[in-house]
Order: sequence, then structure tokens, then C-alpha cells
Amino acid sequence: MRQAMIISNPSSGKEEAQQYVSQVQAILESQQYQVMINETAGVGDATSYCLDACQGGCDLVISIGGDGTLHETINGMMDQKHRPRLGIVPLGTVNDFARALHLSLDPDEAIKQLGSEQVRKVDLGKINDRLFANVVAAGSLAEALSSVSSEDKSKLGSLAYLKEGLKDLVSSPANPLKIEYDGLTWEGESPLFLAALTNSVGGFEKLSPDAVVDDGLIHCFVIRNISVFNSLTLGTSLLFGHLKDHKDVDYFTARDIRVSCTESVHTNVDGEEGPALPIQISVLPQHIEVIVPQET
Ligand SMILES: Nc1ncnc2c1ncn2[C@@H]1O[C@H](COP(=O)(O)OP(=O)(O)OP(=O)(O)O)[C@@H](O)[C@H]1O
Repeated sequence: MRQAMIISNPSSGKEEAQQYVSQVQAILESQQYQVMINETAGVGDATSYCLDACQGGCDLVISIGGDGTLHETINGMMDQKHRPRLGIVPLGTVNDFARALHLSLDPDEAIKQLGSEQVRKVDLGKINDRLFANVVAAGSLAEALSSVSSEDKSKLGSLAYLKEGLKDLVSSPANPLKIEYDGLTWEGESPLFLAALTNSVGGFEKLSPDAVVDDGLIHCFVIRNISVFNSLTLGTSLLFGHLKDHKDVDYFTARDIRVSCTESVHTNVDGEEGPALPIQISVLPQHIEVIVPQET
């Protein structure tokens, strides 16, 4: 019999995971899976459950929660030869990875989609010794975004980021970043460097419209020092997908990146606080298989 593990985070989003677990179990059992259910109690649990699933030869892991739960889950697959197929029930406030894969953001509908026979091979990123699914942000603005309260995130979703972002863009000091990528170097002052694997960042589905989940590329945006006026046009670019064409933004794609700074600068990884610079980022092309809705 095939084995499936459900990893659910009761604290994600509006704290609704518990009520969906039995629905997920039912759909998996109807597909002849033997189902194990694990509820997370805190930091690192989703990683160790997923590691158990890899080492136990499990066929499928379902992550019920937000991007943070997903981030911890995929980290259980780090350096593992056997990586179970992944299914996602998005219950977070932003759900960038689910957006990028065009999964339904309605939990009932997303659970039905787990019955799909279709899978997609998806890139993951590596930052130092961790994996990421969506985005690495570095710079003073990334630090400001890490401090968006979960209350604000639940209430306002991506608008909370925009509000904080625009407010802080003006006051965030630029840092002297050195970005070495695929044999080239970008050097200059910047309050924000973004390395995105998918089109959806902070709930803005058009932030990185050229990024496709399986293109084997990291899409990089470096925001240069900008004025109050330009921060408004930058906000519009975020909403309408022209960020890479903005005159205060440098854009490039890469496969291997090193970001360093002579000052102390922190990062944000998949919406959670990440390591301080320097960081080494690379892409693991089509590293995992994710269940996606059946194409009609
Ligand atoms: N039982 C628990 N109680 C509180 N926190 C938990 C529990 N289980 C896991 N966590 C923590 O919850 C965080 C992940 O939350 P997640 O991102 O899924 O939800 P969210 O913050 O509501 O969504 P989003 O990231 O989309 O904003 C991780 O830091 C994880 O360690």
C-alpha cells in the first residue's frame, strides 16, 4: 500500500488546519494511501516529520499550512535521495508557492485538487545550508518586512507588505551590497535585493512575472537608492508587474549567487527571518514533484 504523511500546522493563518485534516485523510484513503497524521507544535517539527517521511520511503507528503510550514516541510528533503511527492493545502495568509502553482486558495477546492494525477517538477533554491521555495530578500527593507505583524498580515495580506514596504523604503538606509552571480558582479548601494524562484512574492503575483516554477533560474531584482516620489511608482510596478523595467531597479537571472556586505545585513527567506549576509544562493532545478490541478 502507498504511504502518505499529512503535516498540519494548527497555528497557520486563521488556525483552521484541524478542521481540514480529516477531509485530506479521506481523499488520500480513497486513493488507497495509508495515511499518517502529524500536527506541528513549533519550530522545526515540519522539517523532522518530512525527514522521517523521506527516510521511511513515504510516497506523498501533504503540507497543511502557510508558506512557513511549507518552507519547514521542504527542508526535511534536504540532501535526501528519496523525496516524496508534495501536496499543498494553503492555509497561510500569503501562500506564494500555491499561487505560483495555480493551486486553489480555497481550502476545500485545494483538497479536491489533491485527487489530481498530475504532478509538476518544481525548482527549489538553496541558501547556505537550507532550502527555500520562493524568495530570498536581503537588505534593510527585508528586515523591515520581517517585522510586519502577523495580525497585519492576516488582516491585509499582501497590502500589509506594500504598506510597510512603501513606508520603510523611504526611511530604510541603503547598504553597500556586492552581488556575485554566474561570473559577473553587481556592486552598489541598495535597500533591497530579491532573489525569486516564482512569480508570486509577498502575495504580489505579478512581482516577478517571468519567473516560472521549473525554469532553473533565480530571478534577481536590485532596488537602487530611491526617492519618496519614486517609491510610489515602484509600488505601482509591484502591483502591475513592471518592476524589472523600473528605472531604479536592476534585473538579471542567475544560477549561483553570493551576496555580501561590509555592514551587518539580515535576510528574509520565504517570509521568515533568514541568515545574515554573506549568503550563497543556488538553484536546484526541478528538484521536487508537486501535485497540481488536472489540466482540462
Ligand atoms: N503548533 C504551533 N503553534 C505555533 N506556531 C507553530 C506551531 N507549529 C508550527 N509553528 C510555527 O508556525 C510558523 C509557520 O506558520 P505559517 O507560515 O504556516 O503560517 P502563517 O504565518 O499564518 O502563514 P504565512 O507564512 O502565509 O503568512 C513556523 O514558524 C512554525 O515553526
